[in-house]
Amino acid sequence: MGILYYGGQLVAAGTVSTGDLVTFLLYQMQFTDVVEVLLHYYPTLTKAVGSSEKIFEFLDREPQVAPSGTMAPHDLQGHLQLEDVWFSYPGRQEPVLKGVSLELRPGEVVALLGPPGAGKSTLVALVSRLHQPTAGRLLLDGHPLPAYQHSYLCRQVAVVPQEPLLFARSLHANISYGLGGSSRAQVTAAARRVGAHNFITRLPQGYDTEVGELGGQLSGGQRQAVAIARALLRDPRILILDEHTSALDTESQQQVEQEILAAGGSGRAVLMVTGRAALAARAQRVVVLEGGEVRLQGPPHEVLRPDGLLQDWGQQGAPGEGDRGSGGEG
Ligand SMILES: Nc1ncnc2c1ncn2[C@@H]1O[C@H](COP(=O)(O)OP(=O)(O)OP(=O)(O)O)[C@@H](O)[C@H]1O
Repeated sequence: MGILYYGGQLVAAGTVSTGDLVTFLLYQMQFTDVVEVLLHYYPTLTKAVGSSEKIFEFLDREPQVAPSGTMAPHDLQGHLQLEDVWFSYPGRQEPVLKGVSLELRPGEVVALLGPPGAGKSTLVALVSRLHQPTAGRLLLDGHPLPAYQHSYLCRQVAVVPQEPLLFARSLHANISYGLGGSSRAQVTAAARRVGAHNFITRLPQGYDTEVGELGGQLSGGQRQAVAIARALLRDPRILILDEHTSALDTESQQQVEQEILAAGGSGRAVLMVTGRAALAARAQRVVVLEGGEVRLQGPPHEVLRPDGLLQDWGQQGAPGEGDRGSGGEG
C-alpha cells in the first residue's frame, strides 16, 4: 500500500513513469516471495543446526575402552575365562563384582543365576567390553580381550541384552544388522530358528516391515526374538543371553531354549543369564552369583537342590514357575 501510495504520487508528479512503477512492484513481489520462503525454512534450519551439533558431538566422542587390539584368528575356540574380576561403576565406591572367577568352555552351556542386583548384567557388559574391569582379567582362548580386534570380537561374541535395541529400519535390516550382505534366505532361516518367522510373515510387508523407533512397533517378546535371531545369524563362538526369554510366549520360549541348548551342542560356548531354574536345570553347569561374588557353581543337580537356599531371592530373581529344584547351599 505504501509503495502504491508513494509511487502513485511520483507518477503524478512525473518523476517516474507508470511502467517503472509496475516493474518495481513486480520485482518487489518476487523479492517478498523469496523472503517468505526463507522465513518458512528458518525453523527447520535452526532445528537442523541443533541436531547436527549433537551428531558432531557424538562423532567426536572418544571411547573409554579404546579398540586397540589387532588379533583376529581364524580358529577361535571360544574359551572364555574371567580371572578374579573386580568392577565398580564410575562414581560408585562399592564394587559390583568382587573377584569373580568363571570359565566358559567351548561347547558348554552355562546358566548364570542370581538375585536382582547380583551383578549378572554387569558381568555380561564386561564380556561385551562395554566396561573395563577395575581389576582382574578376561581371557578369550588365553589372550586378554583387548588384544582382539574390536569388530572381530563383536562378531565372535554375540550378546542378547535384557532389553534388546532395535533400529528404525526393516526387520531384515535389524536381523542382519552389522553383517552387510546377508541374503533373505539366511535371515529367514535365523528367524525360523527362534520362532519369529510366523509373526514376521503375518505382517503386511513381511521382512520389509519397518519396526519403528527402537522397535516400538513390536511387542517385547517379538523384539527379543528378533535380537536372538540377530545373534544366531552371526554364527558366534560365544553366545550370551541376558534374561532372553522373559517376554516370549511359551511356544517361542521352548523353541528358543531348544535352539540355545543345541547351540552349545554345536561347539559354541553359551552363557545364559536366567531367573528360571527349569531352564538352568537343562544347562551343563550352573553358576550362582550373589552380591557380586560367585556363591556356588556346579552341575544343575547339585546346585539346584530342593533345600531352598535360593528361594529367599523373592521377585524375579527367584527360580520361576515350573521349578522343581530351586535350592542349593554355598
Ligand atoms: N550404569 C550403572 N551405574 C551405576 N550402577 C549400576 C549401573 N548398572 C547397574 N548398577 C548397579 O550394579 C549392581 C548390579 O546390577 P546388574 O544390573 O549387573 O544386576 P543383575 O544381577 O543383572 O540384576 P537383574 O537380575 O535385576 O537384571 C546394582 O546394584 C545396580 O544398581
